[in-house]
Amino acid sequence: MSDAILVLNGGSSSLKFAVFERRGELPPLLRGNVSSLGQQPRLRVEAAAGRPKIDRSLSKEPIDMGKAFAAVASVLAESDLLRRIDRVGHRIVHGGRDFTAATQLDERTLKALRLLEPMAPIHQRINLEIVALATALLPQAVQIGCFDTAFHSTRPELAKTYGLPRAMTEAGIVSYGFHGLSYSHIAAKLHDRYGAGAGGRTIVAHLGSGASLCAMDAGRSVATTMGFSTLDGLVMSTRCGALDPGVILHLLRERRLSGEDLVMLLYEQSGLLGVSGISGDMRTLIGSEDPAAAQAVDLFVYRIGREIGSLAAAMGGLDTLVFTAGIGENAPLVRERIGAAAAWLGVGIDKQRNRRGEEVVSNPNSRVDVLVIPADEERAVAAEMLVFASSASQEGSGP
Ligand SMILES: Nc1ncnc2c1ncn2[C@@H]1O[C@H](COP(=O)(O)OP(=O)(O)O)[C@@H](O)[C@H]1O
Ligand SMILES: CC(=O)OP(=O)(O)O
Ligand SMILES: [Mg+2]
Repeated sequence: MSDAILVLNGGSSSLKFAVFERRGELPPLLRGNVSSLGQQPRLRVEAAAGRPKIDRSLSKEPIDMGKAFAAVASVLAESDLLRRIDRVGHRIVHGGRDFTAATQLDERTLKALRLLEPMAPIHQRINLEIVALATALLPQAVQIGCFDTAFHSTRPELAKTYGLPRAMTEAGIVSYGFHGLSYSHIAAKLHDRYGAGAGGRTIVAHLGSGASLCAMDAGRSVATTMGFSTLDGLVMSTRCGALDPGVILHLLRERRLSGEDLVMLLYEQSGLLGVSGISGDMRTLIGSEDPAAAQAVDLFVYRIGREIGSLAAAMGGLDTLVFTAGIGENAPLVRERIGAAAAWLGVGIDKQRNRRGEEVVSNPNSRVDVLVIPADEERAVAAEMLVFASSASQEGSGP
């Protein structure tokens, strides 16, 4: 029986996976992740079909994506699901201008996606490596890519354009935006909750290892903090966020850093890790008494507060604020502080609800609904795959 979809989501600090039945509501069959790849990786698998949950350390040392994939492959092999999977969906971080919907991954499309590696250096190569590993594990399955950038392709041209010469814009040096699969899942949840208006003028704060904000009007992206690459916007775990381009010129010309040095500095040694000098993991920083850890958390919150103002301005106001992803879901202190920074927009957080991690954390006087909604990029990928399968079967050409 071939009736299941495997979804693989390689992030900057994790490999998440889920298996769904391939029908309507996408019933989940198995789900888990390998987290903290760059620190002390753990494997977690949710309990399913009479099987107990797994939560164990994989190593005391960082591991690469190949090892994380091997751990997931052995969980799949131990379940009876491997033989049921005939489609594998991949979260691919960069789809560039050409990939704005689920796409079958074959030699031609993979070649085009490889060209985008320099724009997402700590993701795209690894995403494509996962495609190769999944193809080796399930050679009969169709591999399908779903793109983080796609959700933002509907933004107005102004929101995508940089103040660069027109020829550069025409050559594709524009803002693409990322975390779109997470945002599309949140948009679906807001649609369930509020109907067609989807919460009105909404800012979603996807705060994970990578972090960004998305301004959505009635569930559609109108602006976002990441841009051409996954470096822009917020201060992240190891990425710098928005930076005066003059700093890059200075580093190139005066300090003589090479392109590779800059990639390492800006993507892997900056952000919470660089500012604190201690860790890029928010849990560690919150638990630390070192003033440098506190400063890194302060900067994280300060920049989010400023960007919320900018995105609210792009929409002319704010009706709903949503927190999601690792930090957004699990760090009440960070939510409370961001709420305080956005109080001038009418945001009021109920401390008790927030500490308990309820779905609605705003207080009754808040003009803005404040929600915590778990990220589920895997479900967003699976949902796009269903649309892909039905449009392919209508054309009579697809799998
Ligand atoms: N209880 C917690 N308190 C604070 N931060 C947390 C907590 N749990 C997870 N995180 C943060 O979430 C981040 C991982 O988020 P996640 O969305 O899974 O990342 P990614 O998908 O980018 O790999 C970790 O870097 C960690 O800092
Ligand atoms: C785009 C991005 O930064 O993804 P992640 O947060 O999963 O690393
Ligand atoms: Mg992520």
